[in-house]
Amino acid sequence: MNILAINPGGMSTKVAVFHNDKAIFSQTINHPTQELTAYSCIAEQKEYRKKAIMNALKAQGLQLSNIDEFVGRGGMVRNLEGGIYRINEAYLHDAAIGLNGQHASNLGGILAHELAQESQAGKIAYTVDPVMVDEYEDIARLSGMADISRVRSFHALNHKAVAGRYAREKGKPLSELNLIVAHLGSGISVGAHKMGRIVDVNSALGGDGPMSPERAGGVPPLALIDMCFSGQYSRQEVYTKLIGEGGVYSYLGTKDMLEVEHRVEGGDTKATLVMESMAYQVAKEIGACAVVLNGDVDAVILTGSIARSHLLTGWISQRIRFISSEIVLYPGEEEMDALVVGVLDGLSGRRPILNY
Ligand SMILES: Nc1ncnc2c1ncn2[C@@H]1O[C@H](COP(=O)(O)OP(=O)(O)OP(=O)(O)O)[C@@H](O)[C@H]1O
Ligand SMILES: CCCC(=O)O
Repeated sequence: MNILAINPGGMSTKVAVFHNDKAIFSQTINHPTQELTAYSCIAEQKEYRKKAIMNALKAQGLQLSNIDEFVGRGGMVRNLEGGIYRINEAYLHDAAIGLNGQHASNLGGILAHELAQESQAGKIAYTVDPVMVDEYEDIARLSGMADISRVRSFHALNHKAVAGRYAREKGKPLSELNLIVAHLGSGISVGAHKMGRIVDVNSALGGDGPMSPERAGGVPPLALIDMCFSGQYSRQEVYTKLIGEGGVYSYLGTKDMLEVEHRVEGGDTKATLVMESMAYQVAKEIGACAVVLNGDVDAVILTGSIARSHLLTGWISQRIRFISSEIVLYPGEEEMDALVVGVLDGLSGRRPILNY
């Protein structure tokens, strides 16, 4: 069985074709900023990204008729349980309007659906563990203001994938493990996995949690209110200060953690302070997750691209060793594999396929 997996990101679209669980083709299509900024919203980028995917397939001699199943990363749709979902009209509607916000992942399911339809009318496409996975316990939902519930969008797909990998490697069922997963990428999400369910996690888009290379994380709200009403900034400008040009970028003018690491190695004290502060905030969030798990933590997993930085993971590890001696590094992300394995599991009946 050939499966096409589509994972749209802020500046790129990852596309892969798997034969069963083995990738036979994989490419990250980078989209130049000037091409993306021509579109006023994510939904408008659909045809542009579709064309890029079709060109990438064509260059490999692949056609839609060679593909049996289609899966796309799930976006900011409604809050839902983790799992494998059929893309239906309700999903397409919520992803197109960005029910819970604008994010490139909103296009994943939509593109998978459209390409499935183009291959064969009525063909169903799938999504797996969208960014709005919600397995919170009720106690975690209160924000402290009755009008506002804690919302989260996070790297649910990779969280679930690395937790599953750890369980397999240990030969234990996930339902018997308490894990803390910290995904360290452009955005950062740290989640408490209680016996297979992500019962609390910070939003990778901010509001709470650590700063990231380009996002502010939790910022003092009173100062933020003053900024919003100062008349100096538009809504979009404040948004960009929080997401896109917040975090490390706001202090150092770069989002590239490899460059930051080089600066640290060169003795740059400001870069050292900022990078170490990011590590400190991640460690603090891991500490919060340990409390959520009542201190009963089997392992802490550090994943995402920045988990490749020994400097950063070293700083984090120093602070969290008392929580668990088992600190596991799974650098990078396993999102494409996770999409495909989800479809294979669903179609073979190993896991249920859910209705959105
Ligand atoms: N070997 C490395 N060491 C340190 N940092 C790295 C390394 N490789 C990549 N990074 C950094 O990881 C950050 C995120 O890059 P990546 O390409 O994973 O973004 P992304 O996929 O948009 O993030 P996300 O995981 O939030 O979706 C960048 O700051 C990049 O410089
Ligand atoms: C919203 C989750 C993924 C990201 O941080 O971009």
